[in-house]
This record gives sequence, structure tokens and C-alpha cells, in this order.
Amino acid sequence: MNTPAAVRRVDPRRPAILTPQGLRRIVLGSTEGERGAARLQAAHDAPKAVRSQGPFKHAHVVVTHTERGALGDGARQALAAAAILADAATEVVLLALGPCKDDTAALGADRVLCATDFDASHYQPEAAVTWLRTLQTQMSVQHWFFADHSADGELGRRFAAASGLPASCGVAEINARETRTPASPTHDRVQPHTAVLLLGKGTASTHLPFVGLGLAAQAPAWVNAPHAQVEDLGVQVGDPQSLALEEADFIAAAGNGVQNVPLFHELARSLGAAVGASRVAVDDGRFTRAQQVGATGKTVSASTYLALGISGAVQHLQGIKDCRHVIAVNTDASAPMTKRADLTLVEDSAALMQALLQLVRQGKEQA
Ligand SMILES: Cc1cc2nc3c(=O)[nH]c(=O)nc-3n(C[C@H](O)[C@H](O)[C@H](O)COP(=O)(O)OP(=O)(O)OC[C@H]3O[C@@H](n4cnc5c(N)ncnc54)[C@H](O)[C@@H]3O)c2cc1C
Repeated sequence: MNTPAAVRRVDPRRPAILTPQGLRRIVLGSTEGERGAARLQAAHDAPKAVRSQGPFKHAHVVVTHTERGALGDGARQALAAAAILADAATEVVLLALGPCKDDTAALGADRVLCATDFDASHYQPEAAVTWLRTLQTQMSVQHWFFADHSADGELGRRFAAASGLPASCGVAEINARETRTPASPTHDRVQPHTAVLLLGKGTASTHLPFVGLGLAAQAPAWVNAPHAQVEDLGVQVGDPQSLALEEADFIAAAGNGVQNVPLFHELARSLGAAVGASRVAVDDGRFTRAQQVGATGKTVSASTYLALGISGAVQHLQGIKDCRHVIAVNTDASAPMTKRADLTLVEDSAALMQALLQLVRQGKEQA
């Protein structure tokens, strides 16, 4: 049996490079990764070949909870890592708890099985473990991949414990042979892949140079199984404005281009968004320091970041690099924020906030 090697600890959040294969590698003082990222982006835009047509002997299985039919960033990265590490005889299978509407072939999946009856409003991890163990008997699984994050991280640990498989948690780096995981404040553990891999943030790029087969398949029936020792109180909807910004999934942020602050707060409340702000808006006293996003404020990773009247200075962009969808509202179509944004609305912020508020009210009345 191989004994894990103890190596000097590195900060997993430290800048890293992307290898040509798309896996993240933590190194000091190199710009190679930026070139790697550019190459991968160029490859992302070109038409792509299918990674493998099979026949498949084994599987890399990725397990995740979906949210409103979408995969989270951690799951997308786990899927990409599973595909990058798979050889031609290894199928990449996605097991989704909940429906999945994402383009899973683009993320490297060959086969997708969804537990569409899964109800996320009830806490029943044991039922999920049972569902996975049913599937385990039907496939020759080489490795199980989970994002080491919230419900996916918990399920990965429970599944490893229930099935007696060795697991690596908080994997900071993975390559074809080994993983690096934090072992102590001073040392990391470098060891061969274990059967269950719980991947930390950013271990692989989702810009793959290939696609998977993306075939939908029938999943075993989901069976509800409340835990005898757990009293399930259901999901309590929290106040998004009392959430730490780093944990918020939807952030409405205001910059110097937002003068009507009460209107902005009304909009944020009605959208159920947490409130962020640029440094200028904070320095002006319109928002608190805890709401500042950017290099000297919070680094956020919301699924949606609505940036109203924010120019997109480099220090602000640093704080939103992990956000998935950025929507910019700005009167200046050439503001740097528009280059980062997935959608730009060239509009006065006050007019847009009024119109949006109206739409939200109408939507709520009709619901
Ligand atoms: C060391 C250092 C650290 C910093 N750290 C941070 C940080 O952590 N976070 C941060 O945010 N900044 C930070 N900054 C400041 C940063 O450089 C910018 O000055 C700041 O982000 C600009 O804020 P802003 O975009 O809100 O304001 P402005 O630069 O004034 O831009 C306002 C934007 O709103 C648009 N606009 C104007 N009126 C309207 C309207 N009616 N409707 C719609 N759009 C409108 C304008 O076109 C413009 O694009 C830092 C700077 C330094 C030097």
C-alpha cells in the first residue's frame, strides 16, 4: 500500500495555473496559466470532438444536487475533472439529485441520470446514499466525484462511510495520478487517487476541448426515507439581506451611478437579493463597509450579480471574479463592467430600477 507523502502546505486559494489539460496546478510566480487559460478559451469556442464513443468498461461518476434545474459551479468543475481524467474506456456519468437542464455534454458527461422526484425541501441524506448504493451495484465505478461544498460535500462523506470506500476531502489539486489535500496547517498530503474524491473549488476548468455524449438515461426510482432520529423542519427562507455577502447567491450591487438609494433597497428586497456596493458608494456613506465588494472588500461568488451604476474598476472586478452571471446596468456602454458582464443594459439606473420593480410587483400579483 502507498503511504501518502507529506509535503509543505500551500494555500489552496493562492493564484494557480491551468495545465494544458484543464486541471489547476498551484505554483509560485508563473504566468503560464494565463496563457493556458487563453488557449482553453480559444479551444472552447471551436467546434469540438466527442471525447470517447466507447465502448466503456468503467465509469467516473459525478454526484450533485441541482438547484432550479442547474448545476452549481462546484459540480461543473467536478464533472470537468472527471472527464479530463477519464480514458477512452471510461464513461463519465452524472447522477443528479433533481432535474438537470444544463448542457451536460459540453461539460463532459456521457450519460446523465436524474432523480427527478428528489425533493430538496426535505433533509434525507440517507435516502440519497441508498439511491447511490443502488446505482453502485449497476456500474463498474473507478472514482466517485463530489464537489466538497454544502449538500454535495456532506453526501460524499456519508456515501464513502456507508460504502466503506476511502475518500479524499477538500482536494486542492488533482492530476492524472495524485491528489493534494490539506493535512495540517503546515503540510499537505499528496497521494494516489482514492475511490471517492471531494474536490475543492476551482480544481478544473470547465472550458473543455471536447464534449461528452450527453445521453439521458433512466434513473432508479427515488424513494423518500425520512431519518428516524431527525426531525425535519423543512426549509426556512432566510432574509437575504442578513446573509454574509460571501454566501449570497443573488447580489444587487450599487455604484456611484445609483443616487436613489431607498429605491435600490426596495428593489433588492423585492428581488430577494443581498446588497453589495462599490467602494465609492461606501466611501460616500451610502452603504456600509461590510457591503463593499472588491479587492479591499468582499470576494463574492453569487450565481447572479446585478451591478447597477458600477464602472467595473479592476479592484471591483477582483471581488466578482467567481460570480457566474453578471448583469451590468450603466449609461456608458463602454464601461469596463460591460466586458465582464454576460448581459448589459445601457440605461439610467433609476429608470431601470423603477421598471424592474414594476415588473416584479406585477409578477407577484399574478402568482
Ligand atoms: C487600493 C485600492 C483598492 C480599491 N478597492 C476597491 C474595492 O474593493 N471595491 C471597489 O468597488 N473599488 C475599489 N477601489 C476603487 C476603484 O478603483 C473605483 O474607484 C471604484 O470601484 C469606482 O466605483 P464606481 O464604479 O461605483 O464609481 P465610478 O467610477 O464613479 O463609476 C460610476 C459608473 O456609473 C455609471 N453611471 C453614472 N450615472 C449613471 C446612471 N444614472 N445610471 C447608470 N449608470 C450610471 C457611470 O457610467 C460609471 O460607469 C479601490 C481603489 C484602490 C486604489
